[in-house]
Formats: sequence, structure tokens, C-alpha cells
Amino acid sequence: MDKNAKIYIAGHRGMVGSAIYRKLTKEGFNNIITRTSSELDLRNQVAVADFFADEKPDYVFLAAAKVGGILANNTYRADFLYDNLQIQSNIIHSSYLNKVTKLMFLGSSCIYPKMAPQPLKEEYLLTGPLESTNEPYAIAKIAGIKMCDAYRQQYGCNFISVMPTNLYGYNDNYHPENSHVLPALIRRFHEAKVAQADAVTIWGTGTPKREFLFADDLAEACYFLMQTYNEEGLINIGTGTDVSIKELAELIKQVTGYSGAINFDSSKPDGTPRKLMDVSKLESKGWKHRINLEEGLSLTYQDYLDKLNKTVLV
Ligand SMILES: NC(=O)C1=CN([C@@H]2O[C@H](COP(=O)(O)OP(=O)(O)OC[C@H]3O[C@@H](n4cnc5c(N)ncnc54)[C@H](OP(=O)(O)O)[C@@H]3O)[C@@H](O)[C@H]2O)C=CC1
Ligand SMILES: C[C@H]1O[C@H](OP(=O)(O)OP(=O)(O)OC[C@H]2O[C@@H](n3cnc4c(=O)[nH]c(N)nc43)[C@H](O)[C@@H]2O)[C@@H](O)[C@@H](O)C1=O
Repeated sequence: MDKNAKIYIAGHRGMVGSAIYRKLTKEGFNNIITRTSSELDLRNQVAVADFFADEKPDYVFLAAAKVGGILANNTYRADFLYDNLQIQSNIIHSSYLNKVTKLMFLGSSCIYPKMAPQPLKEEYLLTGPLESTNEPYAIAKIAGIKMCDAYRQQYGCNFISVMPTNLYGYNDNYHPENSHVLPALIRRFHEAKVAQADAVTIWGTGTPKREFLFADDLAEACYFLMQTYNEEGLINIGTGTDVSIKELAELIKQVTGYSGAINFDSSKPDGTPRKLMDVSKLESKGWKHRINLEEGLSLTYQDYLDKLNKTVLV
């Protein structure tokens, strides 16, 4: 990528998009274009077509999506399917029409079958039933992978698909119900500490295992792959190690300095029992994560505290 290349980051205000923006700016790219969702609703086919025809970007990072944790995915099933299909279809098709040099589509580890062998290899895609809580989101993401492949096969477009594991970091969403587990627990433990509460309640049994990657590490991987990887299919991005939700809760308890008890609410869904990425394909290409969970959690908690000083969280 030339430093003057016109690069569109879709979703630049989100956790991932903002990390990619920071990385590209740090690397000296000076022609990055962005739009907020109120300036450009990516579900709107005509608006997206006009935007691409006017701007004609050279590279596209597709990091805009309807995103949320297990409860949001399960509750807003129609929105997760419709919004994501619309956003990605509009951007991918307009990228083809306007001869984008290269596009990166971001999927998610939830595209793999619920009971797939661990660690998850790229070849396990479409080999079994999906986890029901996030099936609509996963179906949209699988459609995105297949769309990138189809445009490559039929039109020769260099559109690639990357599958990040569960992410966390700066600019995360701390909504008490709709967020992912890691930001939800940072907020819950912090608020329990301030309120001197006796116990914090965690959803589910605490036994599911998850792999967590710091969003700035993901941005490094996306930058690396945008320059070096040009294949159809998919490539996992993760750390290759995971923890149970109970272990995560203990770590967050420590980082936030909370001293009470931890309870489990098994009426809430556990979701997929485990989704550990096989990162051998990525590592064989020369990329490895740098920030471990303990370090990333401290950075994220500090970001949460900074945010609390500036805004009132809903
Ligand atoms: N968070 C995670 O754990 C994981 C995320 N991913 C993937 O990474 C990508 C980014 O996720 P993340 O950064 O966490 O998500 P965020 O929710 O933090 O950011 C999503 C961004 O998408 C934009 N967006 C959403 N809907 C629209 C719309 N209709 N029109 C225009 N823009 C829209 C928002 O823009 P605005 O701010 O302007 O409203 C927002 O900035 C997604 O593809 C997601 O599936 C993959 C694996 C795990
Ligand atoms: C990234 C990924 O994110 C989603 O899948 P998920 O991995 O299941 O995500 P999650 O972070 O919401 O939960 C992880 C685990 O943690 C437990 N858990 C405990 N306590 C809280 C809690 O307070 N909030 C949340 N959200 N979960 C909690 C929860 O019960 C579950 O066992 C997808 O829908 C899909 O969209 C996707 O791709």
C-alpha cells in the first residue's frame, strides 16, 4: 500500500475500526477516508453506491457491522442478520463496481460449527450446525466470506476475509446487557467495588472458554495481511490460547481491585462451549500477537476509567 493510497475504513469509530485508523496513521498513511453511520448509513444501497462512485477508494477495511454480545445477538436476531447482510453486500458490490484494489472483510470465530473440534481450523467452516444464540450474525458473516470468494472467482477482485477471535480494547462498548463479556465484567466489577457490593453475578456457568485478542494487536494483523495475503477462503486471527469465563472473572476482579464474591446465574446462556482459534496459518505467514491478556486488561481498564471521567455511561 502506497502511503498516499486512498483508504476507506468502514466503522472507524468502533473498537476495531479506530484501532486500524490508529495503526494506519502511525504508519504515515495520509489519505484515509471515513464516514460515521449518521453521515452514511451503510445499509442504504443507493447512498453507498454514490459514496463509492464519488470517493473511489483504493483499499477498504470493512470493519462496520452490527456487533454485540451473546444477549444482543440472541435478542435482536433480525437486526443482526439484516444490518450485516446489507452493510457488507453494499460495500463489497460497490468495491467491485469501482475497482477497489483490495478489500478486507472482517468475520468472526462464531462462523464455525458449535461443536467443531478444537482448535478451530479454517477448513471447519460449514461442517456442522451453528450456535443458536448467534446464528443470524454467523450466517451473515459466512455470506460475507462467500461473497468475497465469489467476486474473486467471477470478477478477479482481490477481496480477502479474516476471522478474528473475541476482541477487547480501547473504545469498547460497556452497555450492561448488549456488550461482550469482557467489557461487561470490567464495568460490573468496577461498579461493585465503588458500591462496596458483597458479590458480582456472572452470566452462565462460568465454564465456557473464550480466546481474547487486544484490538490493537488485531489492527497490526489486519495491516500485515492487507499487505501480504491475497487468498480466497478465510484466515483466523487470534492468540491460540483461551481461558474459562470463571478465570476471566477472577482476572478482572484482580485488575479492578474488587474484593467481594463471584456468583453465577445459570439461567443465562453459556453459548458455544469453546471456540479456540487454530492460528497456525497466520503464524506460518509471519504474524504473532504481542499483548497478553493481563496487560491488555490493565490497558482496557485504564481506558474505561478515562472514559468514565469524560462521559456518563448508559
Ligand atoms: N468485538 C468483537 O469481539 C469482535 C468483532 N468482530 C468484527 O469486527 C468488526 C468491528 O467490530 P467492533 O469494532 O467490535 O464493533 P463496534 O460496534 O465497536 O463498531 C462498529 C462500527 O460499525 C459502524 N456501523 C454499524 N452499523 C452501521 C451502519 N448501518 N452504517 C454505517 N456504519 C455502521 C458503527 O459506526 P458509528 O460509530 O459511526 O455508528 C461502528 O463504529 C465487525 O465486523 C465485527 O463483526 C469480529 C470478532 C470479534
Ligand atoms: C465475539 C462473539 O461474541 C458473541 O459470542 P460470545 O463469545 O458467546 O460472547 P459474549 O462475550 O457475549 O459471552 C461470552 C461468554 O461470557 C458469558 N458471560 C458471563 N457474564 C457475561 C456478561 O455480563 N455479558 C456477556 N455478554 N457475557 C457474559 C456468556 O454467557 C458467554 O458464555 C457472539 O454472539 C458473536 O457475536 C461473536 O462473534
